[in-house]
Amino acid sequence: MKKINVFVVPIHGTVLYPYQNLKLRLTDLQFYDAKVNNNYVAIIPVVDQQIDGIQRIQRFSQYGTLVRLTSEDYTVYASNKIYQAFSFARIKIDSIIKSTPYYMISAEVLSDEIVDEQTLWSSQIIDNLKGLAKQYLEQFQMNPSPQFLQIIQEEKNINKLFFMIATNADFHYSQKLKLLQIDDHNTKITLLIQYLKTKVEEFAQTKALEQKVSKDLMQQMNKQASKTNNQSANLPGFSYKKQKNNDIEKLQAKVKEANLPDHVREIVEQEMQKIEKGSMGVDSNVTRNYIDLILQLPWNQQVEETLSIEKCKETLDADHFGLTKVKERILQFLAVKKLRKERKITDSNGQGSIICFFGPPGVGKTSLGQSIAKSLNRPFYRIALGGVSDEAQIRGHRRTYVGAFPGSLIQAIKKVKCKNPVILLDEIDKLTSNHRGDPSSALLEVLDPEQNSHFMDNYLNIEFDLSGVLFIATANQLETIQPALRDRLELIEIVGYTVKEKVAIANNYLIPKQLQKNGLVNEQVTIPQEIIHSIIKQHTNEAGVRQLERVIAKIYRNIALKYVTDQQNFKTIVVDQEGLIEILGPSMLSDKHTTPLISIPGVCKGLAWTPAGGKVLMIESVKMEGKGKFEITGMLGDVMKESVRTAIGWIKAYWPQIKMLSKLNSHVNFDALDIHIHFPAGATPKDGPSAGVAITTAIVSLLTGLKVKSDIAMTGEITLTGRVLPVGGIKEKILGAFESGIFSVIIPHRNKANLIDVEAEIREKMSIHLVKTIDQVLQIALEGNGPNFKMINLANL
Ligand SMILES: Nc1ncnc2c1ncn2[C@@H]1O[C@H](COP(=O)(O)OP(=O)(O)OP(=O)(O)O)[C@@H](O)[C@H]1O
Repeated sequence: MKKINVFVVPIHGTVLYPYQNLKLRLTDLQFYDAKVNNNYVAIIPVVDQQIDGIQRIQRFSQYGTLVRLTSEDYTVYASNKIYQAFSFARIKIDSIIKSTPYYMISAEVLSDEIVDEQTLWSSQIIDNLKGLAKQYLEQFQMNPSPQFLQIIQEEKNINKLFFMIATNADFHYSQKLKLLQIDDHNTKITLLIQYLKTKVEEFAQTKALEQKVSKDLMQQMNKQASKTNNQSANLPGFSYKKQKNNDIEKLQAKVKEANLPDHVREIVEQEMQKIEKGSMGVDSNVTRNYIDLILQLPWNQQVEETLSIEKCKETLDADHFGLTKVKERILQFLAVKKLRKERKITDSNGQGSIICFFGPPGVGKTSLGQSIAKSLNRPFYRIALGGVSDEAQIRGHRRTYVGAFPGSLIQAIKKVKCKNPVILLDEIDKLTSNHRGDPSSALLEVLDPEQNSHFMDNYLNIEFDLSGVLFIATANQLETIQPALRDRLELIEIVGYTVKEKVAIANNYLIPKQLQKNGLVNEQVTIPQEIIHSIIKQHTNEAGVRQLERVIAKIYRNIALKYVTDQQNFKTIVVDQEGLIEILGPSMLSDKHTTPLISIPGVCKGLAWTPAGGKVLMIESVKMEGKGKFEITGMLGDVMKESVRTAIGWIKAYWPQIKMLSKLNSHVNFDALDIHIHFPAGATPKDGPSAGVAITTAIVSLLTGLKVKSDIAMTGEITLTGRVLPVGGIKEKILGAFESGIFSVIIPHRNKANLIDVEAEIREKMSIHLVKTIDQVLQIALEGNGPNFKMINLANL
């Protein structure tokens, strides 16, 4: 048996089996060196105490999977990469050889190869397993691909077959873990067959119940219908049968008139026959609804597109202030589209054919989509994907389900009545997946130009051509978009607005728009510039302008009411501070210019990105006698907790130099010291690696007694060797500092290019320090002996 020492990637709530190609995201790259580890990692499930019958070591399942990284896919952050990988063997943990700051295990690589499979299993057992798997997949995966079913059917290696089925089955976590932990081939195949059988039986029972409910409902409705029928029949000149025939005739006429493709007409005629033969029960209603949907779909209708780049530019400029770069990217995208269309080029390989606007809420992502539709003269439809976790919401339910309906795409097409609308897939980053399928994969098919001309909705059950649709996606963040889906997207970032930009948007766009919406004219109301500033600074808290628009609308509604109630005595209203408070109430936000300028050792200001814009984030640390522990509070995510560990790791490693440079006389014994680090606003969750430099600075300040300058804030990720790595959201963070009255910031040198996004006027008022290493941060940020912090080992990094 081969033994291996390997780096652990813990996983939660799921199990990875061998023989899988996968994309693996590694977040611990400051600790993981692919070369040293021969590109191996161990994927080990974390098992909580409630799950019985699972062999474990500490908090881990004793069994896991050995994975080899085959190539690097792309970098999310510097220490956060996605790899192509292959899982190729089960492993059994012997012991945990390291647990901090990351886990390493010593494990035995298990060989699951079966020497002579013929002697172990009769073909009957294998056929039984394959048959059950097929039945199960057809029932639960709604539409398993025929290729996949064929692969299962033809797989000769029983071990591969076992893992393939276990991977694709939606078993309970504890069952999945058990299947991973069994070494004996007979036992594991028997258990898999047993799990599949239970699932298939459960399905049959649910189905029977559904049919019974449906039958009872049908009987009730039939009873009701014949009751109405009898009552109506007593009325002179009224015949129920006649009405039924009339309905059918009307439907037949509609079908005749409809401009349906031949294959669709055939299906409709078959369904019509069912109605003609059948009673007026539930089934008949289902069929009618189905025919209605088919008749309402625009099988051949297209609107004529006017793709003129000048017109698009005009519309985008008329609807949106600024966003020069974004508009330019949109025009480039449309220009390429126009050329490809003219030259009839279709070989897109699915790459970058869908535009995706990403950025904080309220910056105009949706309204840019609307403007694009307007300028192309195509109808616009928005599909909200936030929280969608069921594939059926995209692809529809089969008609056999009670209460089935078509998916959101077919509903959108029905609504816009043409085959080539602009469809906005809003919040594509908020899709989740569960046992009912993965909506991201369904979308993947929808967005692939090579597949979407044959899009199949489960309810409609007839292919519909979606290739004429222009899809636009929006997202607040990129990390949660499924990687394969993200590959399809042409990403266009929209960053938050400065106060000056918000004022211009309010004056030129939001005020005229809301005046008109609320039936007012300029002469009736004026909002002076200083009041617009007050609204932005004291009554809204956002990177975009959505709240600002709401506040303006609220003011106008108030004034409209005043005008309507007393038109004769109404005089032009100039909104002042008192009027503002009367309408909006007192400001709930603390004045942004009051970031406390505290300067005590252990306190440092970081810069954070939030959906509401950049914020100054105070970091506090204290020390006390103890046993070398450190505590972190303030609702931090895992990545941020790791930043704290990295900071402490670096400080301990470089302590002799830090002590010397800070001219510290007293002795610091880390083993007899507890450190507590707190991130105030403890109820707000915080995460990400970008507080690394601020955390390190706070702790160095705490231990050396040198204060951090009170008027400086910083952002940057650190590595264990003291390098400062780039981070996201630079524009928002610098604006956040500026608006909080902090005019000196430290940012990673590798973020220099992002400074171009910050308005020149603000850049000039600030001193922005670009740093490559943590000692440069300490030189700039620490008072007293801070400027001495030139560390020899970091100079060459
Ligand atoms: N640059 C701009 N110029 C004019 N109006 C703007 C601009 N940016 C945003 N708006 C307006 O702000 C409002 C909110 O914008 P929108 O709904 O498009 O935001 P969003 O980015 O899609 O937000 P979310 O992520 O929450 O969906 C809209 O009325 C929009 O017209």
